[in-house]
Amino acid sequence: MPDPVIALHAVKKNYQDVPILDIPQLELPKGIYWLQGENGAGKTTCMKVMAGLIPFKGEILLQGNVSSRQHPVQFRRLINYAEAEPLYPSFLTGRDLLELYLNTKGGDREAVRDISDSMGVDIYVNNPVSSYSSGMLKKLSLLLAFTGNPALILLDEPLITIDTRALTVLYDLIRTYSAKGVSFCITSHQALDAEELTVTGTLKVAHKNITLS
Ligand SMILES: Nc1ncnc2c1ncn2[C@@H]1O[C@H](COP(=O)(O)OP(=O)(O)OP(=O)(O)O)[C@@H](O)[C@H]1O
Repeated sequence: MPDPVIALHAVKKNYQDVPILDIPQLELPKGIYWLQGENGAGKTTCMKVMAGLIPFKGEILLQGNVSSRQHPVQFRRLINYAEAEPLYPSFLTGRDLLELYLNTKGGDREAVRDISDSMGVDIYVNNPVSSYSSGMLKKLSLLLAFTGNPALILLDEPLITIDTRALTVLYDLIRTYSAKGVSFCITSHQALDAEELTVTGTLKVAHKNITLS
């Protein structure tokens, strides 16, 4: 059996002394997963933990052998995360951020330019992010999530605030990248469009744990 794209072992996350996540074991084969749960269940926390952005107990392995503990740089190169409500330093332009991501994560510049064009980010990418609307910020964050050569892309509420053109582009991108072997974990309180996307499985966050069905 191929290695899971991500495997969580004895992962625990507290905020101060309040336990939020306690996941003994979770292994996900390659695929597209819809991460569900009530408000406050821990979906965003789980994504931040998976992305290695906040401290946690336990260990996460990507592609079988890239450890969150032992290979943090390689680990972060393999996983991209787009926040539900992205915030960036206001003095930076979208171009500054894009260059930063391309320089640190590498990957195909041409492909990123194409995504920028098709999403309509290219029109405002040279302006400071302080001038962006919430939808413009969201589209930039989604574009950044497709930079580099990730094995797993985490999209936190990607469907909110973006226009229908960007939504169509996003579904298309997820299908295309998935066909190339990239896995996705997507939170959304609204149903993912079954005609646009076939999900591999549903992940439910409840009682601090995550179950796959
Ligand atoms: N920085 C923080 N400090 C303390 N508690 C936090 C922090 N961030 C989140 N929490 C708490 O952790 C729990 C999980 O929050 P999280 O944002 O992960 O939930 P969620 O499932 O993404 O919710 P929603 O669907 O509302 O976005 C909540 O009880 C929240 O109050």
